[in-house]
Amino acid sequence: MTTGFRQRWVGWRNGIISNPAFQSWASRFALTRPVSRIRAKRLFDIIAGFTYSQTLYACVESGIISRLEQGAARSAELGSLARLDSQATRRLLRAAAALGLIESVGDDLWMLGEQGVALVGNPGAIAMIRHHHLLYADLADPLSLLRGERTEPGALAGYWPYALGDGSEGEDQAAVSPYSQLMSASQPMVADQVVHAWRFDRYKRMLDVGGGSGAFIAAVAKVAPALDFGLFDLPAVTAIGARLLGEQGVRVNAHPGDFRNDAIPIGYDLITLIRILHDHDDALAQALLVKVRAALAPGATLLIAEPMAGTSGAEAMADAYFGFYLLAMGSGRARTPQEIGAMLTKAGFASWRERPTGLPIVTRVISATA
Ligand SMILES: C[S@@+](CC[C@H](N)C(=O)[O-])C[C@H]1O[C@@H](n2cnc3c(N)ncnc32)[C@H](O)[C@@H]1O
Repeated sequence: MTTGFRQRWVGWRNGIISNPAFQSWASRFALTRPVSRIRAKRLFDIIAGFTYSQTLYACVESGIISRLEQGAARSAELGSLARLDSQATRRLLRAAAALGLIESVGDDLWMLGEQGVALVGNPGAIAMIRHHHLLYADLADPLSLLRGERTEPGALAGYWPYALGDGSEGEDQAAVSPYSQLMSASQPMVADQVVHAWRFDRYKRMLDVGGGSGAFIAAVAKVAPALDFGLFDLPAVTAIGARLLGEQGVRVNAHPGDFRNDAIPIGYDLITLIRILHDHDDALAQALLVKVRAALAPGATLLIAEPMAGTSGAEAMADAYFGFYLLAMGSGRARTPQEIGAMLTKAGFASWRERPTGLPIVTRVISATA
Protein backbone atom coordinates (compact mmCIF):
# COMPACT_ATOMS: atom_id res chain seq x y z
CA MET A 1 0.00 0.00 0.00
CA THR A 2 1.48 3.40 -0.92
CA THR A 3 1.89 6.01 1.83
CA GLY A 4 -0.63 8.38 0.20
CA PHE A 5 -3.27 5.67 -0.20
CA ARG A 6 -2.70 4.37 3.31
CA GLN A 7 -3.00 7.84 4.79
CA ARG A 8 -6.30 8.45 2.96
CA TRP A 9 -7.63 5.03 3.99
CA VAL A 10 -6.71 5.45 7.69
CA GLY A 11 -8.12 8.99 7.67
CA TRP A 12 -11.42 7.76 6.18
CA ARG A 13 -11.63 4.80 8.60
CA ASN A 14 -10.85 6.97 11.65
CA GLY A 15 -13.44 9.49 10.54
CA ILE A 16 -16.09 6.76 10.45
CA ILE A 17 -15.09 5.05 13.71
CA SER A 18 -14.89 8.31 15.67
CA ASN A 19 -18.32 9.47 14.50
CA PRO A 20 -20.70 9.15 17.51
CA ALA A 21 -23.68 8.43 15.21
CA PHE A 22 -21.75 5.56 13.58
CA GLN A 23 -20.63 4.23 16.98
CA SER A 24 -24.22 4.22 18.21
CA TRP A 25 -25.51 2.51 15.05
CA ALA A 26 -22.65 -0.07 14.96
CA SER A 27 -23.26 -1.08 18.57
CA ARG A 28 -26.91 -1.90 17.73
CA PHE A 29 -26.66 -3.42 14.25
CA ALA A 30 -26.35 -7.23 14.49
CA LEU A 31 -23.47 -7.57 12.02
CA THR A 32 -21.26 -4.82 13.47
CA ARG A 33 -22.17 -5.27 17.14
CA PRO A 34 -19.56 -8.01 17.84
CA VAL A 35 -16.79 -5.86 16.34
CA SER A 36 -17.94 -2.81 18.32
CA ARG A 37 -17.90 -4.82 21.51
CA ILE A 38 -14.42 -6.25 20.88
CA ARG A 39 -13.08 -2.76 20.07
CA ALA A 40 -14.66 -1.24 23.16
CA LYS A 41 -13.28 -4.03 25.33
CA ARG A 42 -9.77 -3.67 23.85
CA LEU A 43 -9.76 0.04 24.51
CA PHE A 44 -11.04 -0.45 28.03
CA ASP A 45 -8.35 -3.09 28.68
CA ILE A 46 -5.67 -0.59 27.68
CA ILE A 47 -7.24 2.09 29.87
CA ALA A 48 -7.56 -0.25 32.86
CA GLY A 49 -4.46 -2.42 32.35
CA PHE A 50 -2.61 -1.21 35.43
CA THR A 51 -5.43 -2.24 37.77
CA TYR A 52 -5.40 -5.71 36.20
CA SER A 53 -1.64 -6.03 36.73
CA GLN A 54 -1.97 -4.90 40.33
CA THR A 55 -4.77 -7.38 40.99
CA LEU A 56 -2.48 -10.11 39.73
CA TYR A 57 0.39 -8.76 41.81
CA ALA A 58 -1.77 -8.75 44.96
CA CYS A 59 -2.83 -12.36 44.34
CA VAL A 60 0.76 -13.52 43.79
CA GLU A 61 2.37 -11.46 46.56
CA SER A 62 -0.26 -12.44 49.16
CA GLY A 63 0.25 -16.15 48.47
CA ILE A 64 -3.31 -16.63 47.15
CA ILE A 65 -2.11 -18.08 43.84
CA SER A 66 0.35 -20.49 45.44
CA ARG A 67 -2.28 -21.54 48.01
CA LEU A 68 -4.78 -22.31 45.23
CA GLU A 69 -2.14 -24.34 43.41
CA GLN A 70 -2.60 -26.82 46.27
CA GLY A 71 -6.38 -27.04 45.69
CA ALA A 72 -9.67 -25.27 46.48
CA ALA A 73 -9.87 -22.82 49.39
CA ARG A 74 -12.52 -20.68 51.09
CA SER A 75 -12.54 -16.87 51.15
CA ALA A 76 -11.75 -16.70 54.85
CA GLU A 77 -8.57 -18.73 54.45
CA LEU A 78 -7.44 -16.67 51.43
CA GLY A 79 -8.29 -13.43 53.24
CA SER A 80 -6.27 -14.35 56.29
CA LEU A 81 -3.35 -15.33 54.06
CA ALA A 82 -3.48 -11.86 52.49
CA ARG A 83 -4.17 -10.21 55.88
CA LEU A 84 -7.37 -8.61 54.60
CA ASP A 85 -10.73 -8.11 56.29
CA SER A 86 -13.72 -9.85 54.75
CA GLN A 87 -14.81 -6.86 52.67
CA ALA A 88 -11.35 -6.33 51.17
CA THR A 89 -11.02 -10.07 50.58
CA ARG A 90 -14.29 -10.07 48.65
CA ARG A 91 -13.11 -7.11 46.55
CA LEU A 92 -9.79 -8.77 45.68
CA LEU A 93 -11.29 -12.19 44.96
CA ARG A 94 -14.02 -10.71 42.74
CA ALA A 95 -11.42 -8.73 40.80
CA ALA A 96 -9.24 -11.83 40.40
CA ALA A 97 -12.24 -13.90 39.29
CA ALA A 98 -13.24 -11.24 36.73
CA LEU A 99 -9.76 -11.55 35.23
CA GLY A 100 -9.93 -15.34 35.12
CA LEU A 101 -7.13 -15.70 37.70
CA ILE A 102 -9.41 -17.58 40.06
CA GLU A 103 -12.82 -19.15 39.68
CA SER A 104 -15.73 -19.67 42.05
CA VAL A 105 -16.64 -23.33 42.31
CA GLY A 106 -19.63 -22.63 44.54
CA ASP A 107 -20.36 -22.29 48.22
CA ASP A 108 -17.65 -19.67 48.82
CA LEU A 109 -15.01 -22.00 47.44
CA TRP A 110 -12.32 -20.88 45.00
CA MET A 111 -9.96 -22.60 42.58
CA LEU A 112 -7.46 -21.28 40.05
CA GLY A 113 -9.08 -19.94 36.88
CA GLU A 114 -7.92 -20.44 33.31
CA GLN A 115 -5.44 -17.55 33.50
CA GLY A 116 -4.27 -18.36 37.02
CA VAL A 117 -3.61 -22.00 36.24
CA ALA A 118 -1.16 -20.94 33.50
CA LEU A 119 1.08 -19.68 36.34
CA VAL A 120 1.36 -23.15 37.87
CA GLY A 121 4.83 -24.57 37.27
CA ASN A 122 5.87 -21.23 35.76
CA PRO A 123 8.24 -19.69 38.33
CA GLY A 124 9.59 -17.39 35.61
CA ALA A 125 6.24 -15.63 35.19
CA ILE A 126 5.80 -15.41 38.98
CA ALA A 127 9.28 -13.90 39.37
CA MET A 128 8.51 -11.36 36.62
CA ILE A 129 5.25 -10.35 38.28
CA ARG A 130 6.97 -9.96 41.65
CA HIS A 131 9.68 -7.59 40.42
CA HIS A 132 7.35 -5.44 38.31
CA HIS A 133 6.71 -3.02 41.16
CA LEU A 134 10.14 -1.60 40.29
CA LEU A 135 9.09 -1.05 36.68
CA TYR A 136 5.81 0.58 37.67
CA ALA A 137 7.58 2.91 40.12
CA ASP A 138 9.86 4.04 37.26
CA LEU A 139 6.87 4.47 34.94
CA ALA A 140 4.92 6.74 37.29
CA ASP A 141 5.81 9.68 35.03
CA PRO A 142 6.37 8.12 31.59
CA LEU A 143 6.88 11.41 29.77
CA SER A 144 9.59 12.48 32.18
CA LEU A 145 11.23 9.07 31.68
CA LEU A 146 11.06 9.47 27.90
CA ARG A 147 12.47 12.99 28.09
CA GLY A 148 15.45 11.69 30.07
CA GLU A 149 14.72 14.11 32.90
CA ARG A 150 15.57 11.61 35.62
CA THR A 151 18.60 12.77 37.57
CA GLU A 152 19.08 9.59 39.64
CA PRO A 153 19.03 6.01 38.30
CA GLY A 154 15.56 4.51 38.81
CA ALA A 155 14.44 1.38 40.65
CA LEU A 156 15.00 -1.01 37.72
CA ALA A 157 18.49 0.35 37.06
CA GLY A 158 19.31 -0.65 40.64
CA TYR A 159 17.95 -4.15 40.00
CA TRP A 160 20.05 -4.55 36.79
CA PRO A 161 23.26 -2.86 37.95
CA TYR A 162 25.24 -3.69 34.80
CA ALA A 163 22.94 -1.53 32.64
CA LEU A 164 24.41 1.72 33.95
CA GLY A 165 27.33 0.13 35.82
CA ASP A 166 30.99 0.99 35.75
CA GLY A 167 32.15 -2.63 36.07
CA SER A 168 32.43 -2.72 39.89
CA GLU A 169 28.96 -4.32 40.13
CA GLY A 170 30.40 -7.42 38.49
CA GLU A 171 32.24 -8.33 41.70
CA ASP A 172 29.25 -7.77 43.96
CA GLN A 173 27.29 -10.96 44.80
CA ALA A 174 24.49 -9.05 46.55
CA ALA A 175 24.02 -6.78 43.52
CA VAL A 176 23.81 -9.58 40.95
CA SER A 177 21.85 -12.17 42.94
CA PRO A 178 18.27 -10.87 42.52
CA TYR A 179 18.45 -10.57 38.72
CA SER A 180 20.34 -13.85 38.45
CA GLN A 181 17.49 -15.58 40.30
CA LEU A 182 14.90 -13.97 38.03
CA MET A 183 16.85 -15.06 34.94
CA SER A 184 17.28 -18.55 36.26
CA ALA A 185 13.55 -18.87 37.03
CA SER A 186 12.51 -17.63 33.58
CA GLN A 187 15.21 -19.48 31.62
CA PRO A 188 13.45 -22.88 31.27
CA MET A 189 10.71 -21.46 29.02
CA VAL A 190 13.38 -19.84 26.82
CA ALA A 191 15.64 -22.90 26.77
CA ASP A 192 12.71 -25.12 25.85
CA GLN A 193 12.17 -23.05 22.69
CA VAL A 194 15.87 -22.88 21.79
CA VAL A 195 16.74 -26.57 22.20
CA HIS A 196 13.88 -27.41 19.85
CA ALA A 197 15.05 -24.84 17.29
CA TRP A 198 18.69 -25.92 17.02
CA ARG A 199 20.78 -29.14 17.05
CA PHE A 200 23.44 -28.78 19.75
CA ASP A 201 24.92 -32.28 19.55
CA ARG A 202 26.85 -31.41 16.35
CA TYR A 203 29.31 -29.26 18.32
CA LYS A 204 32.27 -30.01 20.55
CA ARG A 205 32.50 -26.91 22.74
CA MET A 206 29.81 -24.35 23.56
CA LEU A 207 30.43 -21.01 25.28
CA ASP A 208 27.38 -19.25 26.76
CA VAL A 209 28.26 -15.54 26.90
CA GLY A 210 26.27 -13.77 29.63
CA GLY A 211 25.21 -17.24 30.67
CA GLY A 212 24.09 -16.09 34.12
CA SER A 213 23.51 -18.82 36.66
CA GLY A 214 23.96 -21.54 34.05
CA ALA A 215 20.32 -22.51 33.52
CA PHE A 216 20.67 -22.48 29.73
CA ILE A 217 23.81 -24.62 29.85
CA ALA A 218 21.99 -27.07 32.14
CA ALA A 219 19.15 -27.35 29.60
CA VAL A 220 21.54 -27.91 26.67
CA ALA A 221 23.49 -30.48 28.70
CA LYS A 222 20.33 -32.60 28.79
CA VAL A 223 20.10 -32.77 24.97
CA ALA A 224 23.85 -32.75 24.22
CA PRO A 225 25.62 -34.29 27.23
CA ALA A 226 28.92 -34.77 25.36
CA LEU A 227 29.39 -31.01 24.85
CA ASP A 228 32.19 -29.28 26.68
CA PHE A 229 30.68 -26.09 28.23
CA GLY A 230 32.08 -22.65 28.96
CA LEU A 231 30.31 -19.90 30.92
CA PHE A 232 31.33 -16.28 30.45
CA ASP A 233 29.73 -13.67 32.71
CA LEU A 234 30.57 -11.00 35.28
CA PRO A 235 32.77 -12.55 37.99
CA ALA A 236 30.13 -12.65 40.75
CA VAL A 237 27.59 -14.20 38.36
CA THR A 238 30.02 -16.77 36.96
CA ALA A 239 30.71 -17.89 40.54
CA ILE A 240 26.97 -18.49 41.10
CA GLY A 241 26.64 -20.31 37.74
CA ALA A 242 29.67 -22.56 38.27
CA ARG A 243 28.40 -23.54 41.73
CA LEU A 244 24.84 -24.29 40.57
CA LEU A 245 26.02 -26.28 37.52
CA GLY A 246 28.44 -28.22 39.75
CA GLU A 247 25.52 -29.12 42.05
CA GLN A 248 23.70 -30.54 39.00
CA GLY A 249 26.74 -32.53 37.91
CA VAL A 250 27.40 -30.39 34.79
CA ARG A 251 31.08 -29.65 34.22
CA VAL A 252 31.78 -26.11 33.06
CA ASN A 253 34.82 -23.95 32.31
CA ALA A 254 34.16 -20.69 34.14
CA HIS A 255 35.35 -17.52 32.39
CA PRO A 256 34.78 -14.56 34.69
CA GLY A 257 34.97 -11.36 32.67
CA ASP A 258 33.32 -8.21 31.42
CA PHE A 259 32.58 -8.04 27.72
CA ARG A 260 32.79 -4.24 27.85
CA ASN A 261 36.54 -4.57 28.49
CA ASP A 262 37.62 -8.18 27.97
CA ALA A 263 37.97 -10.38 24.90
CA ILE A 264 35.65 -13.36 24.46
CA PRO A 265 37.50 -16.65 25.11
CA ILE A 266 38.56 -18.61 22.03
CA GLY A 267 38.45 -22.35 21.33
CA TYR A 268 34.67 -22.83 21.13
CA ASP A 269 32.85 -23.90 17.96
CA LEU A 270 29.47 -22.62 19.23
CA ILE A 271 28.87 -19.37 21.09
CA THR A 272 25.43 -18.49 22.45
CA LEU A 273 24.00 -15.07 23.36
CA ILE A 274 20.75 -15.77 25.18
CA ARG A 275 18.76 -12.63 26.13
CA ILE A 276 21.93 -10.51 25.90
CA LEU A 277 21.88 -8.15 22.92
CA HIS A 278 18.56 -6.45 23.79
CA ASP A 279 20.04 -5.31 27.13
CA HIS A 280 22.58 -3.07 25.46
CA ASP A 281 22.64 0.06 23.35
CA ASP A 282 23.71 -0.29 19.73
CA ALA A 283 27.39 0.61 20.21
CA LEU A 284 28.00 -1.99 22.93
CA ALA A 285 25.86 -4.66 21.21
CA GLN A 286 27.79 -4.14 17.97
CA ALA A 287 31.15 -4.22 19.78
CA LEU A 288 30.12 -7.46 21.48
CA LEU A 289 29.29 -9.08 18.13
CA VAL A 290 32.69 -8.02 16.79
CA LYS A 291 34.36 -9.65 19.82
CA VAL A 292 32.31 -12.83 19.39
CA ARG A 293 33.24 -12.96 15.70
CA ALA A 294 36.92 -12.57 16.63
CA ALA A 295 36.63 -15.51 19.05
CA LEU A 296 35.15 -17.88 16.43
CA ALA A 297 37.04 -19.72 13.69
CA PRO A 298 35.59 -19.38 10.18
CA GLY A 299 32.61 -21.73 9.84
CA ALA A 300 31.86 -21.77 13.59
CA THR A 301 28.40 -20.75 14.85
CA LEU A 302 26.87 -17.97 16.90
CA LEU A 303 23.34 -18.55 18.18
CA ILE A 304 21.29 -15.57 19.36
CA ALA A 305 18.02 -16.05 21.23
CA GLU A 306 15.84 -13.30 22.66
CA PRO A 307 12.45 -11.65 22.21
CA MET A 308 12.62 -9.51 19.08
CA ALA A 309 10.77 -6.52 17.65
CA GLY A 310 8.48 -6.98 14.65
CA THR A 311 7.09 -10.27 16.00
CA SER A 312 3.71 -10.75 14.38
CA GLY A 313 0.97 -10.87 17.00
CA ALA A 314 3.40 -9.78 19.74
CA GLU A 315 4.19 -6.23 18.65
CA ALA A 316 3.12 -4.82 22.01
CA MET A 317 5.58 -7.08 23.83
CA ALA A 318 8.65 -5.65 22.03
CA ASP A 319 7.60 -2.08 21.40
CA ALA A 320 5.41 -1.29 24.41
CA TYR A 321 6.68 -3.65 27.15
CA PHE A 322 10.39 -3.94 26.35
CA GLY A 323 10.41 -0.43 24.88
CA PHE A 324 9.59 1.03 28.29
CA TYR A 325 11.22 -1.70 30.40
CA LEU A 326 14.65 -1.24 28.84
CA LEU A 327 14.32 2.55 28.92
CA ALA A 328 13.62 2.36 32.66
CA MET A 329 16.48 -0.11 33.12
CA GLY A 330 18.86 2.35 31.48
CA SER A 331 20.05 0.63 28.29
CA GLY A 332 19.13 -1.54 25.35
CA ARG A 333 16.23 -2.03 22.94
CA ALA A 334 14.40 -4.91 21.28
CA ARG A 335 15.60 -5.24 17.68
CA THR A 336 14.04 -6.87 14.65
CA PRO A 337 15.78 -9.96 13.20
CA GLN A 338 16.75 -7.80 10.20
CA GLU A 339 18.44 -5.24 12.48
CA ILE A 340 20.35 -7.98 14.27
CA GLY A 341 21.24 -9.52 10.89
CA ALA A 342 22.65 -6.20 9.69
CA MET A 343 24.75 -5.95 12.85
CA LEU A 344 26.01 -9.51 12.32
CA THR A 345 27.03 -8.71 8.75
CA LYS A 346 28.77 -5.54 9.94
CA ALA A 347 30.61 -7.59 12.59
CA GLY A 348 32.03 -9.82 9.84
CA PHE A 349 29.77 -12.88 9.99
CA ALA A 350 29.55 -14.66 6.63
CA SER A 351 25.81 -15.41 6.85
CA TRP A 352 22.84 -15.48 9.22
CA ARG A 353 19.37 -16.99 9.29
CA GLU A 354 16.35 -16.93 11.53
CA ARG A 355 15.25 -20.32 12.92
CA PRO A 356 11.55 -20.62 13.75
CA THR A 357 10.50 -21.22 17.35
CA GLY A 358 7.14 -22.45 18.62
CA LEU A 359 6.52 -19.35 20.80
CA PRO A 360 8.20 -16.33 19.19
CA ILE A 361 6.75 -14.11 21.95
CA VAL A 362 9.10 -15.90 24.37
CA THR A 363 12.11 -15.93 22.08
CA ARG A 364 13.18 -15.88 18.46
CA VAL A 365 16.40 -17.53 17.34
CA ILE A 366 19.06 -16.40 14.86
CA SER A 367 22.04 -18.48 13.83
CA ALA A 368 25.10 -16.93 12.22
CA THR A 369 28.14 -18.49 10.60
CA ALA A 370 31.53 -16.90 11.19
C1 LIG B 1 19.30 -10.69 30.88
S1 LIG B 1 20.55 -11.65 31.62
C2 LIG B 1 20.48 -13.16 30.69
C3 LIG B 1 21.10 -14.32 31.39
C4 LIG B 1 20.98 -15.66 30.65
N1 LIG B 1 21.64 -15.64 29.38
C5 LIG B 1 19.53 -16.02 30.49
O1 LIG B 1 18.97 -15.88 29.41
O2 LIG B 1 18.93 -16.44 31.49
C6 LIG B 1 22.03 -10.90 31.02
C7 LIG B 1 23.31 -11.54 31.52
O3 LIG B 1 24.43 -10.84 30.93
C8 LIG B 1 25.40 -10.63 31.92
N2 LIG B 1 26.15 -9.43 31.59
C9 LIG B 1 25.67 -8.17 31.51
N3 LIG B 1 26.66 -7.30 31.21
C10 LIG B 1 27.79 -8.05 31.11
C11 LIG B 1 29.14 -7.73 30.80
N4 LIG B 1 29.49 -6.49 30.58
N5 LIG B 1 30.03 -8.74 30.75
C12 LIG B 1 29.66 -10.02 31.01
N6 LIG B 1 28.38 -10.39 31.29
C13 LIG B 1 27.46 -9.41 31.33
C14 LIG B 1 24.59 -10.45 33.21
O4 LIG B 1 25.36 -10.65 34.36
C15 LIG B 1 23.49 -11.46 33.03
O5 LIG B 1 23.83 -12.71 33.53
